[in-house]
Amino acid sequence: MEKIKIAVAGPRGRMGKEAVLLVHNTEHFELVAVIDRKNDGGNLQDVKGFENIPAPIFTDIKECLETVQADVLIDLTTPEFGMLHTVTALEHGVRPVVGTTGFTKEDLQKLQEMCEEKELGCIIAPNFALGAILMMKFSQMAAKYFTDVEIIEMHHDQKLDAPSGTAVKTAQLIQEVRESKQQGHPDEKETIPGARGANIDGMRIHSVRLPGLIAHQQVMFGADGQSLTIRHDSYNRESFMSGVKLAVENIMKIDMLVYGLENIIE
Ligand SMILES: NC(=O)C1=CN([C@@H]2O[C@H](COP(=O)(O)OP(=O)(O)OC[C@H]3O[C@@H](n4cnc5c(N)ncnc54)[C@H](OP(=O)(O)O)[C@@H]3O)[C@@H](O)[C@H]2O)C=CC1
Ligand SMILES: O=C(O)C1=N[C@H](C(=O)O)C[C@H](O)C1
Repeated sequence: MEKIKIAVAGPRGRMGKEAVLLVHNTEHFELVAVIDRKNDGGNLQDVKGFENIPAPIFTDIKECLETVQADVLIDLTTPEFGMLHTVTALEHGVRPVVGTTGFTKEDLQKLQEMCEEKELGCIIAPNFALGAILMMKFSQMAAKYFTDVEIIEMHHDQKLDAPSGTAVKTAQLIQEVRESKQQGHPDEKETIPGARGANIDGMRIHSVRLPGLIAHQQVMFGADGQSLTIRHDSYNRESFMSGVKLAVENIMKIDMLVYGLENIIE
């Protein structure tokens, strides 16, 4: 089997580090470059923690993709650079697998148009953990029957975006089946702004940030005399890697934008 040539953006990050290890340790994957805003022109094997993993380091994505031949770009950075990296990859015929969260509706629209025009696959996965995909799917199933729902996402305190990409995606999946409604009392007032959380179509999202947490979400449904809670916990970042592997393997077979791994998991 021919190896899939992969560039990883954000290799020193919490997720990027795991992704570099995944690529390095997977027989049919080959790490051809990393995109890092430090160590430009150097080699990854000279960076602490990556001693036996050779790969040229580039700061500029364009220079990277014009110098090395890559099939796939894995991006785990920030929304601003993630979008730049994704657009540049598509422009260079490289398929992006994006775990970076915080992309806007307009970003997704632009990427969808680019994928159609270039007939190239791009996967944007707000969550790569299989259990989180199931949590979202089960929540969508439950929302058909329970229209009152609040999403509580809980993450480590170094997370930059709120609400999490997973919470937004969960709300969007629920929105597809839930009868639109404004929840809570029609006259409710926040005496402290933000007390009721973010509002998507009347559903509320609450974001908790605490040291010690990794990535957790519970979706709470309420009805007369009963409640249903669907919860997922990631206790480490390895939990995301089987999803990253699946996305890289699948992206070679698709020619459009896929937003959410639930679209490629049977
Ligand atoms: N889809 C999923 O399943 C998951 C998604 N995520 C998402 O992945 C993203 C990264 O998360 P996490 O690893 O925790 O974050 P980190 O802050 O640990 O890592 C982000 C990395 O991106 C680097 N970076 C920032 N700007 C650039 C740039 N211009 N070029 C190259 N690298 C850059 C940072 O460099 P520096 O160190 O210099 O700041 C840092 O190393 C977030 O958006 C997060 O929400 C996280 C977990 C799971
Ligand atoms: O930043 C994180 O850590 C995570 N980000 C993703 C998100 O925003 O949903 C996925 C997971 O929750 C971990």
